[in-house]
Amino acid sequence: MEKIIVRGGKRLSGTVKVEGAKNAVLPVIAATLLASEGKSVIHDVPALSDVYTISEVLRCLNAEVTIGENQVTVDASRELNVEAPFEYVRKMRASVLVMGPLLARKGRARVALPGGCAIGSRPIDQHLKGFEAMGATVKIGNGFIDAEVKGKLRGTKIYLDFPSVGATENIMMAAVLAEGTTIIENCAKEPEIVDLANFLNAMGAKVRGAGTGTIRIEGVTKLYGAEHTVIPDRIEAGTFMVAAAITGGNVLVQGAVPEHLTSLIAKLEEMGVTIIEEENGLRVIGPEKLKAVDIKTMPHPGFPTDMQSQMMALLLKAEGTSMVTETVFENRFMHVEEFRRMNGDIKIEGRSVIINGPCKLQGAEVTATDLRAAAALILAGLAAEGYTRVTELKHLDRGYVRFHEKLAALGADIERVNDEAEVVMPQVTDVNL
Ligand SMILES: CC(=O)N[C@H]1[C@@H](OP(=O)(O)OP(=O)(O)OC[C@H]2O[C@@H](n3ccc(=O)[nH]c3=O)[C@H](O)[C@@H]2O)O[C@H](CO)[C@@H](O)[C@@H]1O
Ligand SMILES: C=C(OP(=O)(O)O)C(=O)O
Repeated sequence: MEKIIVRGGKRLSGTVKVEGAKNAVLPVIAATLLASEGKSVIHDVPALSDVYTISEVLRCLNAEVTIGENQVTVDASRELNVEAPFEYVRKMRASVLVMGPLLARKGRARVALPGGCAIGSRPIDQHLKGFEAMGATVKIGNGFIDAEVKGKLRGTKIYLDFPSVGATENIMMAAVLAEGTTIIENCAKEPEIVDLANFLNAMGAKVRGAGTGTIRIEGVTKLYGAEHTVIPDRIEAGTFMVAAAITGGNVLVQGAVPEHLTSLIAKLEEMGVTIIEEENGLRVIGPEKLKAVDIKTMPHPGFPTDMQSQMMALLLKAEGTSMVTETVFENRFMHVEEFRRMNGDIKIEGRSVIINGPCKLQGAEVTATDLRAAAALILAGLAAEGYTRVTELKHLDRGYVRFHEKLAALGADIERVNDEAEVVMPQVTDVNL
């Protein structure tokens, strides 16, 4: 079994470069299906397992996908298939993002039902409500969602009950080739939505208002392959910002975009972390003592749920009582039990978690329950006494490129091993964190 072994106690310093954003590149690759002519070339593509999964989905749909170094080229000009099997959807929920493009281009999409996952039930009713409002008939049966439209989708007004990122993206992609104008109200405002809109517009679409609560899309008759560079990953950037803070380090996070990180920057500053905007990124300097704060996850520009577990690791080291409330996903606290195994004084109360810090974290064998939990446990390991071993690295590989190597380059005592290769470790060593 593969695991990451981290020995806490090192202050991180140096520069780390942020990759292209996973949550931007997945919808952008799905959107390449909309081009019936020309190739799309996507730059700054991170080498993540999710990128390989979405590429496999596209190949299944008969698109030609070439993966190069940080670059993906897609030719979707051939006749497309319409079915995305469970094999891929199970691995990665973002596979449902091919529905909008397929409905727009082929008038039909058949996608396996995603099912539940470690952070909550994650229904897609808002995506389907949007497609139906545009004239599609949606049927669910035998583990599949079948959506079909006679003729073309028709533009209309769609109000989302919740500003869902995926629903906004899927409906946007369906609407770009629809007849007439589509207006999505109460839509998501995440930077990844703006990135997708920019790519769609480069393909010849007419999307306005991305980044605000209302998006307006005028349908066009045809889209063309285009070139696009994805935005930097704000969650990876945020994870390294926490790594600097939790070790009392001094790290330049190169490529971090301050405007994408306002809520995280505000909370870190409230905790006593120094953050300096430099020309090509953010310098993060951890204080001697961290202060407790309360956090509530919200849709953008609120505090991102994808930074909740990493921030929880940091709050374990802060002086005082902190409360973290999760409002986006109903079950995103699986990492709490793992933190307790590391001697965290932390408990769940309904949709909130109460942390009494500072905790004297101890290294332990812990299991990553989802992608961000994996990163959070490694972060906690950086500040724990002795050795922390983190297993289930398939989650980490979905969203972080060479995470342990990047941390090691900043001075962390960390390695990734196979059980067979693991050397015998001394039990506990003294550290001063
Ligand atoms: C690939 C990608 O970009 N993933 C991100 C995306 O996921 P994703 O697009 O799945 O997240 P959503 O914004 O859609 O989900 C937010 C909430 O809305 C609910 N919901 C969503 C759709 C729907 O039709 N019905 C419904 O009830 C979900 O169950 C969840 O409770 O945004 C999340 C929220 O910022 C992030 O954590 C994920 O990292
Ligand atoms: C929850 C996440 O991703 P996904 O929606 O792909 O599961 C994430 O990036 O933290």
